[in-house]
Amino acid sequence: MRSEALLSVCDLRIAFGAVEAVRGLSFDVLPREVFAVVGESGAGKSLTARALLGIVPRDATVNGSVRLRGGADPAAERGRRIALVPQDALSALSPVHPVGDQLAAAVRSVRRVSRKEARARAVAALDRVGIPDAARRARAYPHEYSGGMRQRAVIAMATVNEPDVVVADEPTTALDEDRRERVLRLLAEQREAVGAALVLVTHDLDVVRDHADRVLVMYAGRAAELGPVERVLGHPRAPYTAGLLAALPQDGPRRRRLPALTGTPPAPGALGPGCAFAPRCPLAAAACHEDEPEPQAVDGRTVACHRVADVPEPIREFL
Ligand SMILES: Nc1ncnc2c1ncn2[C@@H]1O[C@H](COP(=O)(O)OP(=O)(O)OP(=O)(O)O)[C@@H](O)[C@H]1O
Repeated sequence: MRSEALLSVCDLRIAFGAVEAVRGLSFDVLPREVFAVVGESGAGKSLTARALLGIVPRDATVNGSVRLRGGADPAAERGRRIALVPQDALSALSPVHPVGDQLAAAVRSVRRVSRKEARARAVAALDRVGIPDAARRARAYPHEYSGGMRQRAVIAMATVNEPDVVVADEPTTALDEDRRERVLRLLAEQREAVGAALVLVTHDLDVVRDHADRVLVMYAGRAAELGPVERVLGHPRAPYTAGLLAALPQDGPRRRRLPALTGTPPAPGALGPGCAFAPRCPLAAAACHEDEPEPQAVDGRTVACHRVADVPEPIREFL
């Protein structure tokens, strides 16, 4: 664990019976950074994001460790030092209580403050996310809010206790481009306002490029590549990252030279002994089908690929 890390994940494994869906992830989240987790559907992003808060499916077995700075178990600090903006914003709000009461209850669940103080913090959080006339709106129920306001209220809920880390699990999946940008801007503003780090789960590389400082590229439950966004997306060294970039809509001459990713990721129960990406990888050699590559430090980032030393820079030209 880096000494300044707010959150440290070490060899995280999440299994359902004999099938591992997250297979040995290690990374740190640093103060005030936006740390993106990206990958195709089924890569294990949501399982990982939720495990950061100690939330795991009942039938899962978890190994490895997730610790907050100082060694605290995040499950014990959920809502206080670490908070979640879930995929489905509505599920975060109860339909039967006014929004302000829900925020005030969230405050009182982690702080010994008077009802009045909790209420004031709730209204301040709603005001901070741009709910107009927050004191009055705090008395309204979620169904009296517009969709956009509910989204704001959920972000207020996650930030009301000024956590160190906010985990946002695909917060913009169902939104059109305009609202997606607004939510991401709001998350960025709130992160700034409360001084938190943001872990942003997404399958959208444009979101990563525009909003994140570092990125973890996941494939089949493992880290394919991890490092600063400008390096990883600017000069990918893992063939999988390059393939993901190639699959983006073409908008420039460089991208046009790249083949898009073909095939689909393997199901967690159907992995061979080698690199999980080998069957789709244009660079795969014999070793890639035999042994799973370990992450190694290369060119300012971490890459798990047997061929990384043989890949000319930039990989884009090679593929
Ligand atoms: N409760 C469960 N029981 C069995 N398998 C599960 C369970 N939850 C998740 N999985 C499996 O674990 C793998 C990773 O799931 P996860 O939801 O983390 O993927 P993801 O990368 O977030 O995908 P998406 O982008 O579609 O949300 C998937 O193959 C999924 O089928």
